[in-house]
Amino acid sequence: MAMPPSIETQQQEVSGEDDNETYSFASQLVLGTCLPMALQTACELGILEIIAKAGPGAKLSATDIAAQLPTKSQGAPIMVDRIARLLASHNWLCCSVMWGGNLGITLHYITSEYPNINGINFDLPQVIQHAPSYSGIEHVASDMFVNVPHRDAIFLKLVLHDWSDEKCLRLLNNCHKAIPNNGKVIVVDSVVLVMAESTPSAKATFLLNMLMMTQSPGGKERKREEFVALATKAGFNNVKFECFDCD
Ligand SMILES: C[S@@+](CC[C@H](N)C(=O)[O-])C[C@H]1O[C@@H](n2cnc3c(N)ncnc32)[C@H](O)[C@@H]1O
Repeated sequence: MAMPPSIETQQQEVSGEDDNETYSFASQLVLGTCLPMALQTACELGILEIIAKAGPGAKLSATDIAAQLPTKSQGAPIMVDRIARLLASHNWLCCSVMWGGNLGITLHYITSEYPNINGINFDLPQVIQHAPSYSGIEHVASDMFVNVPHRDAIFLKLVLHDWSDEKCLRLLNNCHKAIPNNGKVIVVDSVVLVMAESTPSAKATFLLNMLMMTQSPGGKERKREEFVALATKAGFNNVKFECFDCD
């Protein structure tokens, strides 16, 4: 008779499964509170009624919906778009809406793996003062919107999504000035899908997008073309999407 798999075997099987899917599910657990908040907001604003009133098969853009809300905020269509994508990715909204440095830990992982890299960990003074020292890493305290230290490559992980397009442009301009002609700016952020798919990674991105909307004024996850537009405006001419860790 076959024995049930031991705990170790089960763990190996789980960790051997698709790590990205596991990561996406974990993100959904962490960010899960955004979903009921988005639903409540949609109900309180009457977004669902507006869609229902338009009738079956109606094609409403986020701008069409926002125009029927009492608010006059210019950002309303984008917020409606983000709420609708999240609800649609959970099949709660079946609609035809058209979608219009910290402490140096990450850098430490990189320099531990590649000791030939000398890294600068760059953040605000109030953060840098708590950063532990690591060999091969210099901590520099400054404001990235004022200037960025000159280096061959600049790594921005979960930074752009905190900021509006205007701020990102200022930062990317500073990065462009800070690297040589063959230098690189490596951005690690989520990419929002054009359609509201219901895959675990799409759900995790829509949840994160919702979190940014509530926690970081102007901050947002971006679509591919939005990244390209920002990078191009900042003077970069060779934009590549290299790795899709959560697909
Ligand atoms: C979301 S965290 C990302 C941290 C790190 N890249 C990571 O992935 O763990 C954003 C970081 O940007 C820093 N930051 C915010 N405004 C800044 C500024 N004006 N200049 C430099 N760093 C800034 C924050 O202190 C924070 O550590």
